Amino acid sequence: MSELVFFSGTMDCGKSTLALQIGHNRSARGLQGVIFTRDDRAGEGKLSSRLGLVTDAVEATEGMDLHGYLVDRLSRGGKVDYVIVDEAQFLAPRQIDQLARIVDELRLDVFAFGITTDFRTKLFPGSQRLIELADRVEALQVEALCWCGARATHNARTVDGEMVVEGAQVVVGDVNRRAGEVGYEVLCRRHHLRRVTSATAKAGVRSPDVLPVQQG
Ligand SMILES: Nc1ncnc2c1ncn2[C@@H]1O[C@H](COP(=O)(O)OP(=O)(O)O)[C@@H](O)[C@H]1O
Ligand SMILES: Cc1cn([C@H]2C[C@H](O)[C@@H](COP(=O)(O)O)O2)c(=O)[nH]c1=O
Repeated sequence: MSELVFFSGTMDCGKSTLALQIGHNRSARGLQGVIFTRDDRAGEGKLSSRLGLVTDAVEATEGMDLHGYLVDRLSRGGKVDYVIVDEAQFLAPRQIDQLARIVDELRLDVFAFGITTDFRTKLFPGSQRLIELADRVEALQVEALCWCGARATHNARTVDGEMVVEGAQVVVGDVNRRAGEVGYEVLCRRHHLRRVTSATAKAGVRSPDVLPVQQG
């Protein structure tokens, strides 16, 4: 039975590495996959891991019909045994519905990888739809850690090491950014809600503020 599986976690917890491993193990047995990604840090049409591995992928652009792409490829005689989707949080909800149709109608396994929540702890629309539709949601075994040693569960956006809570939902970036650059840091919920990053903890700054809560 084919499945739609959502491997979710914080940034930097090994999602892309696992995506590459799943692809490698299947291709080592002669299976052929289609790898979709969107806005990978390594550039268009790439799936990259911080361990240094990178592979070519199909850029899932805004508005692209992922189910239609597969149908087209199969009808031209292409062999497709499974589908991998990295940075799945960036996909539109209707593209997640297309992934479900790939599983149900084309009977292919779809392995989707992505972060669940943004820097304000809000669900990405693509991740929300994945949680709604996936056969399974899997947390990665290797946990990322907050600076305090607790399991990191949330992603903070930082500028000069300080957490920011205003801005666009999507800003492609990485952890460990240089001064002046927008970066990210994974934190436990306690420190995310209190806005205590590793830099502000070191500086002894404690903010009692919590994230702004929007009503309605
Ligand atoms: N130099 C290193 N040695 C060992 N592991 C590393 C190294 N650099 C990164 N990693 C591992 O890679 C993980 C990040 O992998 P990646 O697949 O890029 O994450 P994600 O896609 O979840 O953001 C880190 O959590 C860490 O476990
Ligand atoms: C929290 C958060 C992250 N992003 C971006 C930053 C990265 O480009 C990706 C996550 O990639 P990773 O392989 O999981 O590290 O998402 C964003 O655009 N908005 C956010 O709020």
